[in-house]
Amino acid sequence: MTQLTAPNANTIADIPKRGMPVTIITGFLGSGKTTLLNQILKNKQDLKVAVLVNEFGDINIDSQLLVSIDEDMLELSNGCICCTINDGLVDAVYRVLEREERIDYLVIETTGVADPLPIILTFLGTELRDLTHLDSILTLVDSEAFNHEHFLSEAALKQITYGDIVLLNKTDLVTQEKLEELEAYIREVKAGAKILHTTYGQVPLPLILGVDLTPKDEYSSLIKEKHEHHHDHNHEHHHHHRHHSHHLENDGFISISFQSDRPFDVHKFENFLNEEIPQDVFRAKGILWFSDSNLRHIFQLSGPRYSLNGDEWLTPPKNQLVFIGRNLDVNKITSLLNQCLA
Ligand SMILES: Nc1nc2c(ncn2[C@@H]2O[C@H](COP(=O)(O)OP(=O)(O)OP(=O)(O)O)[C@@H](O)[C@H]2O)c(=O)[nH]1
Repeated sequence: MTQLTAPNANTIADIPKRGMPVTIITGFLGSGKTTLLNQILKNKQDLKVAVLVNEFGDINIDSQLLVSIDEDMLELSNGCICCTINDGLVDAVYRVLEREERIDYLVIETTGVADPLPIILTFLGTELRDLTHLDSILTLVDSEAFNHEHFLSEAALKQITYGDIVLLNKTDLVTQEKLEELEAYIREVKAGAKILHTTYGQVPLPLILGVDLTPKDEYSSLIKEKHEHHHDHNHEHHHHHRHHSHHLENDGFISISFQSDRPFDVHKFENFLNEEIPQDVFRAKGILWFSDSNLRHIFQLSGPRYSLNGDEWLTPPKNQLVFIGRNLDVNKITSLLNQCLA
């Protein structure tokens, strides 16, 4: 729907070269980060966009859900990005910078439970400062699911605090009244926030890329603090969390993976979703194979909603699923899924 018109396309293609521009996409579990990334990839036109996806869990589902991306424009890093920040992220950014082909722009999708601050400080406070240009932090908010308790997650609140642009996404699922209330809440958390309303992350790209909105000066005291801190305790890998974020193990969220080379029975799997799935599952996604179908099914579950959309297999079929939530019982979920196999 939001196809770029020609003049807009020129605007993004003309992004000045002051180090590679970087946009960080953050937002809580299921808020629409991968959906936005797909919009960017579909509408980027001639802009050469490299993508760095950080996933929570040990199967890479997100990267398989990205449209029209050359494998060599994609970098992956697993685990909580803020816990692997020093090595994983910097190394992945270096791999992008060292590519032979021209790359105009780097977009990073963080995990849904990441505090963006350590990522921001990595771009502003390490050698990456001279090689890249942090353009903006985009924060996706699920307008239907978001609440004042922000899922009891410190990370969810930080994502809004450090967002340069907050995209109130999934506007199709809420009333105008709810949207206004949410917007007022966001403004309370972050005065002067730039807020956009989106459905399926549809937004003209010139509004979100090449906007140069990250207020670098505001981070300078934190960068100094980080340096001094590192100097003092450089053997303690996790110390910076105590300073910048109090989250413990991703605010209690864990992820469970399931893979099988056997297909599911579609009726058993639907029964699992409707009757058996533990309440603690906050988010699930996967690529599914059903015994009576030739299609590759994309499975998405976010809060109370799920969807199964068919497309074609380009690889030998198999089942790959990830479940994310608090207090998940690995054995129980694994056994329920095993019972769904045909
Ligand atoms: N109704 C509706 N659904 C949406 C919208 N945007 C995204 N979704 C759906 O919400 C689900 C989650 O979207 P993703 O883009 O995968 O969310 P994410 O933030 O990448 O999720 P994680 O990587 O798990 O944190 C998918 O089923 C999307 O199709 C929207 O505007 N409206």
